[in-house]
Amino acid sequence: MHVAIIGGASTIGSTVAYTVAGLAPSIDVSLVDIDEEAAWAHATDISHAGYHFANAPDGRSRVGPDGFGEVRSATPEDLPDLDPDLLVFNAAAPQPEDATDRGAREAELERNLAIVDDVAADLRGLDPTPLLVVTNPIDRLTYRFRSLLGWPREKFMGYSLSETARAADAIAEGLGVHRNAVHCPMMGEHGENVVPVFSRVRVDGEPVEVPESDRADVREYVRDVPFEIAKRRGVRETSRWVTSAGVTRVIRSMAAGGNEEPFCLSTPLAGEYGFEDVALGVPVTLDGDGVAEIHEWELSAEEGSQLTEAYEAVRADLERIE
Ligand SMILES: NC(=O)C1=CN([C@@H]2O[C@H](COP(=O)(O)OP(=O)(O)OC[C@H]3O[C@@H](n4cnc5c(N)ncnc54)[C@H](O)[C@@H]3O)[C@@H](O)[C@H]2O)C=CC1
Ligand SMILES: O=C([O-])CC(=O)C(=O)O
Repeated sequence: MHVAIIGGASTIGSTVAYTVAGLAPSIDVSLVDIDEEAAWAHATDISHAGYHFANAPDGRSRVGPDGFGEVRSATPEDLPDLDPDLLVFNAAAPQPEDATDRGAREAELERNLAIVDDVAADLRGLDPTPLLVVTNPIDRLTYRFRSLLGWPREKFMGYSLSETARAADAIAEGLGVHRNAVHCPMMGEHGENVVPVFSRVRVDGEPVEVPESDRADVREYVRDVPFEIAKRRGVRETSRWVTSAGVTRVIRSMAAGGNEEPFCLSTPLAGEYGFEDVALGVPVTLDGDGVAEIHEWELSAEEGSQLTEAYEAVRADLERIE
């Protein structure tokens, strides 16, 4: 598998490349960036890190049938020749120093639209290729890419899995269990209108009821904690660790031919959950070509009304930029 990370010299993009080099070293990665020097430096440094991953006690057991992959740098003009199996979009305009407050994701829309438009022009020379959008605001930009490129909607995914990890942390604390045993799908917008699907929470695979009194706090924690992290660490350091781990989970799932259990990514809807002309986080199973299936779960009344609020928020911005 070959993954091209557009904005590969970014904090998140370079950390994804490092994580892939450690966990799935047979995958080829191209770091595509307008900053050619930084892309080269990350690719070279991560390749050297790969030497240690490969020679660690279990390093070689992670290598697939195609042997070791490469981490290389490239420019956006190289994209048509790279022939990637998956595009990860992580390019962004520099964040202002005060972009550490809630609402900062949505405020990125105006700054990042021009980059999406430029990159879509670079991508027109490619055959339809699965595209995972990490740059914020992901739901709006996933939909924008689809409008500009016109590829089948199954190719378009927006990364929003970090919320599942954050919700697990908050729920685990209330239940007195380890966070890694908790599963709470998170639908809707990657932002203020995130929808915790409390009706499907499981601990160690068993359904569990999260007390009604804890639910608003869990949602609030999920909305707040990435900004708390950025405030304490600085705006250049958004949640790179959870994001790179989650993006690598998506990449590895696709490399393996799919995820057995659905997880939530943003994807263009055509009537699912009653919505169209929008991209929202919904449960999907993937295959090597993108979204294989959108699952339509029965939601509680509260989950349904929060999903409608997410739709309205994203749709209002799309109408404005269209
Ligand atoms: N979906 C999620 O869960 C998360 C999303 N993000 C988002 O990811 C985005 C990137 O964040 P960082 O990694 O901190 O960015 P960054 O500021 O470190 O890097 C952005 C990169 O984009 C490159 N770039 C700009 N225009 C380009 C173009 N036309 N073609 C190719 N490369 C181009 C720049 O040279 C730079 O290397 C932001 O929008 C951020 O909000 C960050 C964390 C989590
Ligand atoms: O909010 C941010 O800057 C990054 C982000 O989307 C996340 O970590 O979920």
